[in-house]
Amino acid sequence: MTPQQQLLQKKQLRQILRERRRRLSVSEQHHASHRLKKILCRQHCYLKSERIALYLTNDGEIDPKEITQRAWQQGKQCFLPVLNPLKPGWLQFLPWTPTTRMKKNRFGIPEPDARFYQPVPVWSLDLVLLPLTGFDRKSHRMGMGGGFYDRTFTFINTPGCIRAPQLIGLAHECQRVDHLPINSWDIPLSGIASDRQFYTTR
Ligand SMILES: Nc1nc2c(c(=O)[nH]1)N(C=O)[C@@H](CNc1ccc(C(=O)N[C@@H](CCC(=O)O)C(=O)O)cc1)CN2
Ligand SMILES: Nc1ncnc2c1ncn2[C@@H]1O[C@H](COP(=O)(O)OP(=O)(O)OP(=O)(O)O)[C@@H](O)[C@H]1O
Repeated sequence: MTPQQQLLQKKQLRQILRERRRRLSVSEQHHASHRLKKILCRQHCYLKSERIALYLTNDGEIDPKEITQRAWQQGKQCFLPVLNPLKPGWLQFLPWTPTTRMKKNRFGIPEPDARFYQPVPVWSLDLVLLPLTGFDRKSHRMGMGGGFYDRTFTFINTPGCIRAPQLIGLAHECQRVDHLPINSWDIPLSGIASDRQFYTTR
């Protein structure tokens, strides 16, 4: 298969998987969010983390809202991704509390208003929970196709990196496929939490 054919295949698969998660009913989404919290919040990676990046659900993504509520209750610090205005294609992470002033980004997703809050260094996060469109049992992840998370976390693979967050994808079980096409720029995740199971690579 040529690289062009591979890209097309990935694009088609992304469309199919996005359609799958968008078809879930409000009640299915609610139950999935609840089961996800029960599965994730007993994992060591969550329990030991004080600084956690989450996301605000979009386009049928599994909703980490119950995890956020639990994390706030437990006094953990939460952060949200914000499109970096100075580095197109990159993310920044800003603090997020129930009173944070928000602003919609160009995709219509609310993010903390960067006029009022400072980004934190990405290496200072303990755990990053990533949205995804597809995953496989080896914790390979496919996102929305912007490469935002891939770019922002490539530093994890560079020699001399001494501190980095653990990356865990969050997914509906219906987003799992047998095998995802892997690209050289894909960042390795240490696991995927779905509404059914915790998949770990190490
Ligand atoms: N909830 C959530 N927040 C996130 C991400 C995400 O995937 N999910 N991101 C992860 O990277 C970043 C934003 N990236 C995104 C990339 C594409 C689209 C999207 O809906 N694309 C439309 C086209 C919209 C347009 O071009 O205006 C599409 O593909 O249909 C949304 C977010 C940061 N925040
Ligand atoms: N580290 C990187 N440096 C430069 N370009 C990158 C990097 N990572 C990804 N890209 C580019 O981003 C584009 C989208 O990549 P990909 O389809 O893997 O995104 P994704 O993982 O689905 O998106 P996201 O990470 O935003 O959820 C690709 O064309 C790729 O060339």
